[in-house]
Amino acid sequence: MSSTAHPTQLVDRFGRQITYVRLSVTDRCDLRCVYCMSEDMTFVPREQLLTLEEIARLGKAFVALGVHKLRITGGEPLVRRNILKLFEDLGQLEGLRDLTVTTNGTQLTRYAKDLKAAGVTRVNISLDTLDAERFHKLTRLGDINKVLAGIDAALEAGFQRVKLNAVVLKHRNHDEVVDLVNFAHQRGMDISFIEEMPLGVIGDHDRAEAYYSSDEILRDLRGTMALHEVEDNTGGPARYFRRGHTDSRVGFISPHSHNFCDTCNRVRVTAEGRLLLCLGQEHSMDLRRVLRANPGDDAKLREALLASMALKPKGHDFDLQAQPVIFRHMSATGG
Ligand SMILES: Nc1nc2c(ncn2[C@@H]2O[C@H](COP(=O)(O)OP(=O)(O)OP(=O)(O)O)[C@@H](O)[C@H]2O)c(=O)[nH]1
Ligand SMILES: C[S@@+](CC[C@H](N)C(=O)[O-])C[C@H]1O[C@@H](n2cnc3c(N)ncnc32)[C@H](O)[C@@H]1O
Ligand code: SF4
Ligand code: SF4
Repeated sequence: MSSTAHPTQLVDRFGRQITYVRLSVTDRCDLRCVYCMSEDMTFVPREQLLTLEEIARLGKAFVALGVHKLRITGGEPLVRRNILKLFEDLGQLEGLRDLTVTTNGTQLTRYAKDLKAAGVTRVNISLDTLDAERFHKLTRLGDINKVLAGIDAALEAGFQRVKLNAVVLKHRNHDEVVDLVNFAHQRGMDISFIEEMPLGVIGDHDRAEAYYSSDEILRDLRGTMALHEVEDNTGGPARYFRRGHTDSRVGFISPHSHNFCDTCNRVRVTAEGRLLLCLGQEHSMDLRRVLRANPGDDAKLREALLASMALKPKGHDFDLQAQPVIFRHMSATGG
């Protein structure tokens, strides 16, 4: 029997193999970042969320189809009750090379050690500013000291890598890029800068006005440090630059200025079990229905995952002037 009759890997119509899945475990969060959420969010009722067992079942099915990197995200993944159990289950999966989490860091003093013990390899922590007042404004209610303590806890726990993520907004934090890089590199962390994406209606924040491109950031950084581009690939969308002769890196996630859709290797699942084939499009499949209609029958789940590859679009159509292009908030999409 030919391999096309019984495909064992997830390959889309454009020949891109899916090896990376982002699983959102909640759309809730203890912060309200201005670019991510509106102030008065309505969250998904708890009974509509996938259970942790269902998420683990999905993770297992993806890994059996050649996925080797899982990233747990949200919302804030570490506010979901009993979340450690999920990490422990996923950490056991044979064939999984990278079990990762993206977090705002507020709960890491409580969880860092246990995440490491469960098999988490790398942690990405979001931090857009080093200034307490600015942090409070950008997150609408956050205390930066909790996040700084969380970063220390993650560094002490001994993960392969801890990375910072910063969304850069003109006139809000663009003047801090050098300080953020120095903060990260002094502690042995990489840092990635993210261009804001037009996901969801978020109130009075003007995305077009706040746009600050990766090239502008790179120019600002090169005023004070040597950075040269390297081919490093974490399986994620960032382009990396190495600082001088050190191992410290700066990454750029630039959906607007350096579109990376041609080499897309990922899909994501929302907390309700909707498989989104692209962050910037609406193409999706209801995996919760498949999971619940076929308890204990992973063959059907596998068929559905393979069939979903026909739905994956070529790329996004982000346009910062036409706000919003996608009505889902980033927190509901799974970062
Ligand atoms: N447009 C687009 N942006 C993405 C995609 N995946 C991740 N991003 C953006 O990159 C941000 C940071 O992603 P992370 O959660 O740190 O994951 P990652 O970049 O894969 O992390 P590494 O494993 O460290 O490479 C996300 O919050 C998104 O803003 C994608 O498929 N498309
Ligand atoms: C949605 S959050 C989920 C995980 C966790 N709560 C956190 O903040 O790291 C994942 C990442 O998405 C980024 N993000 C949120 N909204 C965004 C937007 N509109 N454009 C670009 N990145 C965004 C955040 O800065 C964060 O690094
Ligand atoms: S970016 Fe993360 S921390 Fe900020 S509101 Fe969104 S989900 Fe919460
Ligand atoms: S925007 Fe869509 S196609 Fe482009 S990299 Fe992200 S998920 Fe892949």
